[in-house]
Amino acid sequence: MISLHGLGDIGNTSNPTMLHCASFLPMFQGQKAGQERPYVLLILNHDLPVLTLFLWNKASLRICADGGANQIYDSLPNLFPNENPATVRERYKPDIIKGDLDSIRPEVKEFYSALGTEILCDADDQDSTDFQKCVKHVMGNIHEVGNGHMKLLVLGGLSGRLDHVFANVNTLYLFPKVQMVLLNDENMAFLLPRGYKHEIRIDSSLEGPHCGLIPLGEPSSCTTTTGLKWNLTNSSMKFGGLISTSNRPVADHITVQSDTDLIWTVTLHSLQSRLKEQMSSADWTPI
Ligand SMILES: Nc1ncnc2c1ncn2[C@@H]1O[C@H](COP(=O)(O)OP(=O)(O)OP(=O)(O)O)[C@@H](O)[C@H]1O
Ligand SMILES: Cc1ncc(C[n+]2csc(CCO)c2C)c(N)n1
Repeated sequence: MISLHGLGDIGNTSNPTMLHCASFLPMFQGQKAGQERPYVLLILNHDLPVLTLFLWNKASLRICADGGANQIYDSLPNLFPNENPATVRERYKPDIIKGDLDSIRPEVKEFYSALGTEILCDADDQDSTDFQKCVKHVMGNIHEVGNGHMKLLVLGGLSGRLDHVFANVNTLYLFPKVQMVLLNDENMAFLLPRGYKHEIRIDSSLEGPHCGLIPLGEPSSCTTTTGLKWNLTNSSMKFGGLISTSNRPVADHITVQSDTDLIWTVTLHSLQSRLKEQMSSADWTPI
């Protein structure tokens, strides 16, 4: 998802255009080889997507939120049943593990610590989640993430415990300047901050058929879209009224303009099966 701020005015609004494009996805069409942008990977503690393997190599930094380290420790060897688990774990060593460290198992902590992973404990703050602590850390250390020029791809936060899922989506609102994408093998979600005209590129070979535009933080009194099966025209949306779910992209780019922050979500179709197919092909080499 390339997001470029301040590209100038489009149409009848003075808002700058923010471009979103999921070029980090493997097999994304429309991106020339070698033009992929760098990103940071943040691994949460739920249901590691197969996609992780395909995003790992190109990440500038890999950080696990506390128990996210258990996820990679436990799940990655299962994806390589013919290999020694320790060899797989050594190949996918996180750079940092951060959080209150009440979820990471002792043997996981010892394993990655021995490999040189930086383990950062912040147990004093009981008002923010380990995910938020990791975002703050990355923003403070990687300037491009803090200023929105490098994406932060977050794996495993879209399903599982509902209180965590709400906290995970709230984290998008807490850091509106960070280009953060919540991802698993089935869905992608990100914030469309107010004050921009949003242009969302759709690669229909990977994205769709379903999408949603959700006024989660506050009601919208004026949202206008193009490129959707059910477009909004200066429409109101609120919880307790209309929200746009079970919508469908019908063009290769969608535009969204709104008076409030909105969550954009789109399904990813057949990604997991296609990635697993790729892994079983003769010329696929582990990263
Ligand atoms: N069951 C789950 N469903 C969805 N997301 C989860 C789940 N468990 C953990 N997470 C995400 O992974 C992060 C790290 O998980 P971990 O298990 O270390 O946290 P926790 O101790 O349950 O909660 P906290 O982050 O609030 O300390 C959480 O901050 C949260 O974003
Ligand atoms: C009003 C309110 N509700 C819940 C929590 C609990 N909580 C939220 S984030 C977090 C950190 C977990 O590592 C904890 C314990 C709180 N502090 N304040």
